Amino acid sequence: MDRVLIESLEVETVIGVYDWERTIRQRLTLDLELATDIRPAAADDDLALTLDYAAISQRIAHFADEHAFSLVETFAERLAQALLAEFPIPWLRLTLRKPGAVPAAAAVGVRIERGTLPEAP
Ligand SMILES: Nc1nc2c(c(=O)[nH]1)N=C([C@H](O)[C@@H](O)CO)CN2
Repeated sequence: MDRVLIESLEVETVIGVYDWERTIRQRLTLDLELATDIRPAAADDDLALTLDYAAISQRIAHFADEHAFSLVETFAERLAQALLAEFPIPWLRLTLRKPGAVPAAAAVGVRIERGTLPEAP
């Protein structure tokens, strides 16, 4: 199935298991693949018939603002559930990176897939 993409989206949030991490905001970067059939939107050239990547990006920034989780796992899981509930997304792949968490690594993080990928027509 087709995908709408959001790549290298940067957000700031309170996240981490250590005491010092509860007092600062840290940057997370997100890549998302959002399954959708883009043909209706392309046929009518109509944003209302597809997934609005700008609106979804704004929602993710707001989600980061309003939560303060310990684990990147919790952030990813809860965000995925929110997006599936609030937008007509049947399936998504979410990669969440926490740059700088492990100095010897470019980034650490998680990748999850949630929802049901529809059969190709
Ligand atoms: N699997 C995980 N491991 C670790 C996490 C995490 O969220 N998931 N978090 C930390 C600390 O918060 C770390 O990022 C601080 O440098 C350690 N391991």
